[in-house]
Amino acid sequence: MTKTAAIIGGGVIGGGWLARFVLNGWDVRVFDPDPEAARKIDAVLANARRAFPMLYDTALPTEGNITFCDTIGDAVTGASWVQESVPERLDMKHAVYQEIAKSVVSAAIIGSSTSGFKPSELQDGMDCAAQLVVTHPFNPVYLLPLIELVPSAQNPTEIVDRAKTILTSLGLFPLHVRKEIDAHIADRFLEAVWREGLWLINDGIATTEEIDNAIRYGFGLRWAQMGLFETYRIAGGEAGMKHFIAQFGPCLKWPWTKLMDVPELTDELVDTIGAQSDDQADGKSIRELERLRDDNLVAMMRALKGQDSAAGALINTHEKSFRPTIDATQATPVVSANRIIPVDWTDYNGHMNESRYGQVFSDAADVMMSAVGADETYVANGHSFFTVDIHIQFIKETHAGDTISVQSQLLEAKGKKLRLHHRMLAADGTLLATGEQLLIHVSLETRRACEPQPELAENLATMAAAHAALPDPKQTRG
Ligand SMILES: NC(=O)C1=CN([C@@H]2O[C@H](COP(=O)(O)OP(=O)(O)OC[C@H]3O[C@@H](n4cnc5c(N)ncnc54)[C@H](O)[C@@H]3O)[C@@H](O)[C@H]2O)C=CC1
Ligand SMILES: C[N+](C)(C)CC(=O)CC(=O)[O-]
Repeated sequence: MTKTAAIIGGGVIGGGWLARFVLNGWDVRVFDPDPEAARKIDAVLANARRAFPMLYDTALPTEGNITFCDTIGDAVTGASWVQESVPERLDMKHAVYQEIAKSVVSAAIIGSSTSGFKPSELQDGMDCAAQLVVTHPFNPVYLLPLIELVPSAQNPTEIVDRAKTILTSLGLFPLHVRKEIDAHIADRFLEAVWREGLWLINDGIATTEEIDNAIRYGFGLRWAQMGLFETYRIAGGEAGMKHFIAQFGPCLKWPWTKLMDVPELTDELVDTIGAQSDDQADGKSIRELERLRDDNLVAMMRALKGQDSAAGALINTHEKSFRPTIDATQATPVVSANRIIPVDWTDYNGHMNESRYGQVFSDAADVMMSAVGADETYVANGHSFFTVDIHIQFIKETHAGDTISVQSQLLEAKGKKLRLHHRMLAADGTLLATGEQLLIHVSLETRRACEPQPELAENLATMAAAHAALPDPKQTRG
């Protein structure tokens, strides 16, 4: 399969898809008739280039190439994935599919970003209907992993399975919507919340800001990590879900919501919402709000990554698919880190906090341990290394979004003792910091020092012999 995607429609959502593909190393061919399309795509891509790599603790694959095409046919030719993100009008989507069908290869998958149409409505009258599925994303597509993957009866299982594999390889979470319905699962849910919000404003009960506060200080945080049902299971206490339903179920029959009624979108209501939203934005531009949103999302998703939970667990799995393997026998320092500084690592001085230098060297030591066989399995089997001493020299500052790498050298591996030297470098090779670290091999059962297992001892000896030929890193600067 060629890693080439066609992006048909490069607005808010098409631009986000483009970034997701390109930053995962896919080449992208774009068609959008808007003369301003390239400028708008550049703005989305700039945000994505800043935020997406911060989710990961290792460098992403090399970026793919972007080609702007003059016709849908040119964009689609040779593409193994075609993503349609034109405006939400059925007639327009049908006209676009007719053009796609003329040039698309039979093995390609055609995904539609539609928020509401069912796949069977989109496929109606289409020549290559079996290739088209709904792949409904969430804004910003380059950060949020959910894709509602909605097939119809016309799609063979093979297409659905392949779509899942490709979406997963892009770090996305394909949620297979087994029965096609208007607005899929998530938008149905969002519409209900949106409708209640409009009523609360219409009836003068709450402002846009008060509604947003009700979400972001409370249940929004819960939903981001456990969703609705698992959260309510816990709310039922030890008696669990059935107890929760028994207690709160009857409320559903009370007139608490206006869920089925739609408020009249009068000019007055629209003006009220517009004015309240302007007040709430307090002069911040859309670009500033996007950046704030992206920084917050990165920080939250990185926190979940640390917990290996929900969206964070997905990032960990994706990261493993492109983490480089290390040859421990080479007589060169090991490139034990190659990454972007994330926003949550910076402090009030506007640079990476000193504690994170320690984290970078700690992560580098983990890579060195893995390279010699003291990996997850070794640790799970009851042995590990504990750091007993580290000396860090802070030489130059570094900032969020900067690329850094670490070169690690094994100085000594004698019995239980392991001594490492790390050099943290900027993208241009400038030395940012050094760390000399002493680790002791331990039993995780007794929590006391012990000799490494024979295979690990052998690997350590091999690396120590290879690194013995290297110059003394303490003499090397810059
Ligand atoms: N904006 C959102 O929050 C979300 C939107 N969607 C869906 O994504 C799709 C696109 O929505 P947005 O990106 O928000 O709209 P948008 O208006 O930002 O972008 C649409 C783009 O399509 C281009 N276009 C128009 N006719 C075209 C044609 N014949 N061929 C190629 N490109 C054409 C336009 O020039 C524009 O750049 C819709 O189906 C929408 O339901 C899905 C998830 C979220
Ligand atoms: C408003 N919307 C229906 C276009 C929203 C979506 O489809 C998903 C999202 O990003 O909220």
